[in-house]
Amino acid sequence: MLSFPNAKINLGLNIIEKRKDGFHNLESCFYPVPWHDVLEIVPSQKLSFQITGLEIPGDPMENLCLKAYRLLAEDFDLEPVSIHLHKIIPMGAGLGGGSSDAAATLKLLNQLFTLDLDEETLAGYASEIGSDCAFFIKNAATLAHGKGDQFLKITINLAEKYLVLVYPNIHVNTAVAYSGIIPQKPSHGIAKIIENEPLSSWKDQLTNDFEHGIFKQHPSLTHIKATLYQLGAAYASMSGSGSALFGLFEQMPQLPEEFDNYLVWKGQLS
Ligand SMILES: C[C@@](CO)(OP(=O)(O)O)[C@H](O)COP(=O)(O)OP(=O)(O)OC[C@H]1O[C@@H](n2ccc(N)nc2=O)[C@H](O)[C@@H]1O
Ligand SMILES: Nc1ncnc2c1ncn2[C@@H]1O[C@H](COP(=O)(O)OP(=O)(O)O)[C@@H](O)[C@H]1O
Repeated sequence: MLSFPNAKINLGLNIIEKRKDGFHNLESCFYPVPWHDVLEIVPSQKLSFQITGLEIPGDPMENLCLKAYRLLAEDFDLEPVSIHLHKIIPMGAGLGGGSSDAAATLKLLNQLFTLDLDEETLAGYASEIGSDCAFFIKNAATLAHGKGDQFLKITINLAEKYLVLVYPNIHVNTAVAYSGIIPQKPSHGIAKIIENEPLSSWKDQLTNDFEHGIFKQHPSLTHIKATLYQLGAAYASMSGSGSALFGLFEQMPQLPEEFDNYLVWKGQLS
């Protein structure tokens, strides 16, 4: 069975407060975007895992796909499988690629073994894997709150806008990024802005609280964001805890040569 786990971007990201469990409550619009990994799971004699494509740092046996398999295997009598992940979405990018792979693994195993788990149950397993993993179960634009694993309905349609995503080869560790944040209560009302204000005004109203600290450490990111605006972006931002930056455009721009040094995804949203 085959799946194409996709990335997400954050439209506005505000850290509201530090929780007693050490995590942070946040508010952000999570939006799925069509930059994909490829994931194949087939029944096998023994559990095996193969990675191709981008190199994933860390122990392959700790990969989130295997974590998802083991989590379900605690509760269900799963036959062994062979998992092949072809990694395309850059890591440490704020694009949620690892969480998306894990969520896709849960969904594929659910189908393969006809476990009949509904979305809510799958999201429960996903939340045990990572804070933003549950989002990828439904994989539709949503206003995320709590740890990033609670969702509220949001009406937003970026279909036909053009997206340019730039990964500037800087790996950001999410936990380290959070440790540099001073939370700012209260909520910034992201949903109201996104639902009621035109895209062109988001740049004056939406903020990503991670940008300040991460841009300070990596000044090239400030330059890339400014370049996206110079190219005509209606709205540009860092995604999640970085370091990927994105621009939303009414028309696809001609990208400058300097972007050849980075991993870039560009295309029209549908
Ligand atoms: C920042 C965000 C925004 O969408 O995305 P990314 O930049 O990773 O894509 C997410 O909150 C990332 O979620 P995720 O990547 O699943 O994080 P987790 O694995 O759960 O946690 C990694 C570490 O980040 C910190 N963490 C994470 C989520 C949260 N709400 N508060 C936190 O303080 C904790 O220190 C935790 O140990
Ligand atoms: N399937 C996976 N894909 C990507 N990263 C993974 C995966 N499994 C585990 N990881 C680990 O998670 C880290 C964060 O990756 P990822 O979730 O893609 O980034 P981000 O948190 O920036 O969205 C990686 O550096 C890697 O060590």
